Amino acid sequence: MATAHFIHLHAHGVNMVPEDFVAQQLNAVLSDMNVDVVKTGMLPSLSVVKVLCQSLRKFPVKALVVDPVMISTSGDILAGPSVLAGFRDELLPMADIVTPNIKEASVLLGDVPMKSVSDMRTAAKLIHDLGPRNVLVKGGDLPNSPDAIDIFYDGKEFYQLSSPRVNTRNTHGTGCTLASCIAAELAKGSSMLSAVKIAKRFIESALDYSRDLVIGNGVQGPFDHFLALKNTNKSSCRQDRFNPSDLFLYAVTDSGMNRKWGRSIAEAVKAAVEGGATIVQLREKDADTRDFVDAAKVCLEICRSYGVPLLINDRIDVALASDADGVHVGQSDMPAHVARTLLGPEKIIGVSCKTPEQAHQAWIGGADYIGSGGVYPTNTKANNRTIGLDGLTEVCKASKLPVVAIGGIGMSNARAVMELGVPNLKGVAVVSALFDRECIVTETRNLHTALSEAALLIQ
Ligand SMILES: Cc1ncc(COP(=O)(O)OP(=O)(O)O)c(N)n1
Ligand SMILES: Cc1nc(C(=O)O)sc1CCOP(=O)(O)O
Repeated sequence: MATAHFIHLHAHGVNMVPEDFVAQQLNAVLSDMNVDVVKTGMLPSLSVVKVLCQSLRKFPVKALVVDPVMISTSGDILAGPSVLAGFRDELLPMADIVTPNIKEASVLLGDVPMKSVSDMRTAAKLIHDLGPRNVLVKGGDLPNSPDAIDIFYDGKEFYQLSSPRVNTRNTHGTGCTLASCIAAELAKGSSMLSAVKIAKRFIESALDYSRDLVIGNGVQGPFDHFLALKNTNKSSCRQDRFNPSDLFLYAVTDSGMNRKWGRSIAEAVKAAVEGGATIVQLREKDADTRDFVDAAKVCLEICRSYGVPLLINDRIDVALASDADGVHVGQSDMPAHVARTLLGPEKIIGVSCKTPEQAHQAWIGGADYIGSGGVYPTNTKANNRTIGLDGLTEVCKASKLPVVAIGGIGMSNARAVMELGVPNLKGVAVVSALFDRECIVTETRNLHTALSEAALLIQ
């Protein structure tokens, strides 16, 4: 399987070496190292900004994270007017996300006042008009605010992300770390909103963890980035909302099959998670709404006890009513961005995609993963177009989101799917090979073993 990388460009001394040397080094890294994500930090001159943009045009990456380092939290000016022009005219139009603090947002917009959350929203929209796909205006320095409020804008929706303000002097480098964390999460396959939320949560935990550290004599100190290695109190770090590796063995239920074998939905789900399913979807096409909500609540309890996410097929209302972990929607269901608005940033959203264009739209819409198929012909879904291993490969290569393969997959061919080893392919989703069988636990266990063996081969 391809390795995802991100590089962090933070170029204090770069203006002291010749431009063509910087270009040569950058091009070498971008062309040779299979870089998925680039994150920029301090860029000291306009010529470095131009060199970077040229390299990125020559060797495009999946995502560009721009931390427009111009003014530090302590108020120090870190970049001059020519760099500002370079950011505005060249770098921002290429960026997938830009992460200014309120002082940087103000400077980018010609010194507009930034005194309130409403000013931050206006600034996020205006910066979005400069060309980046997403904007995160960081409000850590907003006066008179008890919380650290950031505004995320994706060109359609605003998300107000709040965390408790941590009272500490150890805030040096928080902006830089936040953008790096976003880049790392994107490289791991998260959607943009999910990456931002995970990064913000990391900063909150790291600041809290190192609030009382005393290092150096400056006004500010650094915070401790290694809390994940040192912190043994797991309960103080909340669980990530969605982990792409959950897609490894995705069990999708079918009411007809359960009826045929005389099982309740809950019995089928319990057997699947016992056998090792890593995520479950309730695909109950003919259930009454009330029965569906009741069954979802019972299944949610079972899944939670195994730490496995539970998603609902198509029905946003059922997901909301049962507080399930998310939904899976198809191309003719509720659009992903509407589902996201209805469900909020915490829930998982999967979208069925047969083409790279659909995969791109799913990403823009704020989805977390893509279900792609039919990989093989299936009897479970009528009139389903088969895209084959080639179609799956095409979607996976183009996708910025993790992908799970679906359609006609079972013991006879699951290895072949996993062994494709294409980027972003995280697992297989299965209906009949688990639920149209006598013993769901055994079938799930066997499939899990087969997938694990295949995954070992491609590591
Ligand atoms: C994981 C996963 N991938 C694809 C689908 C298909 O969803 P959809 O296109 O909405 O079709 P129906 O399932 O509604 O028939 C899925 N359910 N799960
Ligand atoms: C629900 C579904 N969606 C598909 C798609 O191609 O998007 S194929 C499919 C049915 C998968 O069932 P089985 O594992 O029994 O083949």
